Amino acid sequence: MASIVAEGLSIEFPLYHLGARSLKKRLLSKAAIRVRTDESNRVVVSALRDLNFSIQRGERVALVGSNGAGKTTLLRTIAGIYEPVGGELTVQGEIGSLIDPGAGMDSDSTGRENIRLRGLYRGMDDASIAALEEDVAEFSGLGEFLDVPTRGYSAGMSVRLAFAMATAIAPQILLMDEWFLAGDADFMQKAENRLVSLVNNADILIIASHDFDIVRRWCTRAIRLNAGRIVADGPVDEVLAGMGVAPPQPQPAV
Ligand SMILES: Nc1ncnc2c1ncn2[C@@H]1O[C@H](COP(=O)(O)OP(=O)(O)OP(=O)(O)O)[C@@H](O)[C@H]1O
Repeated sequence: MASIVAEGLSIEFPLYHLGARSLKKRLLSKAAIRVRTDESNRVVVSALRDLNFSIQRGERVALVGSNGAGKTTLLRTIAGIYEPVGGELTVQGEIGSLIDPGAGMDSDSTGRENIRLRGLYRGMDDASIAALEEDVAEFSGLGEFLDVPTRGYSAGMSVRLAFAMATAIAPQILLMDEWFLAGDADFMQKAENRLVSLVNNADILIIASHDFDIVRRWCTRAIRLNAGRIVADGPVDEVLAGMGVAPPQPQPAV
């Protein structure tokens, strides 16, 4: 059964190229809470600090908070992209992630080759890979660009391919960052229909967003991060009210 449990979870990033002593000093004094020197005398940013939470099957969770709060870092850590420097994170269930359009893609390979590689990585047989290829080709609408190396794709084309691949197989845990809202209008309409069915079929949804309409529509629980710490965790309306976000106005009857 899908679940995600964090106990004292912490993530840090070393800041390289901070050779100049005065700059280092200035940074450390201005942002003393978040930037520190570690045991090896490296300057590090504390992106996530001592997080404790448990997310169980059936939960629809929004990660909210201002720029730099740690939302994307938490999504990436759950996806297994970052290793915690402290604490523990236990994830049970198969993950599908809509976090970085280029992640897990080989830019020297064509779109079609990337689809096949993804299928092989997931241990699919030939018939399932062929079905995946057909589904992604149809949904992404990339036409002949599917046979071009993905390094030649525009940002929107990369989003289409990543979205079509990540949503072709329903995951137990669905992780989403709000980049998918960057597609063009036609694609977004199509994407939204597919997302709704994916969200309904996932055991757990976690979405990082500044869009409170989406948060209200899709989530039941919100975790608010501030400077890498959890400052609120509860029902969406309660957490948003704590951020000073007004409740939605009732729409007049037509
Ligand atoms: N690869 C990295 N190297 C160094 N610092 C990083 C890295 N990724 C994130 N950080 C730092 O970690 C902190 C959290 O960043 P994160 O991107 O998770 O925030 P966010 O809440 O998703 O912000 P936004 O709403 O702007 O997308 C920030 O201080 C950021 O500068």
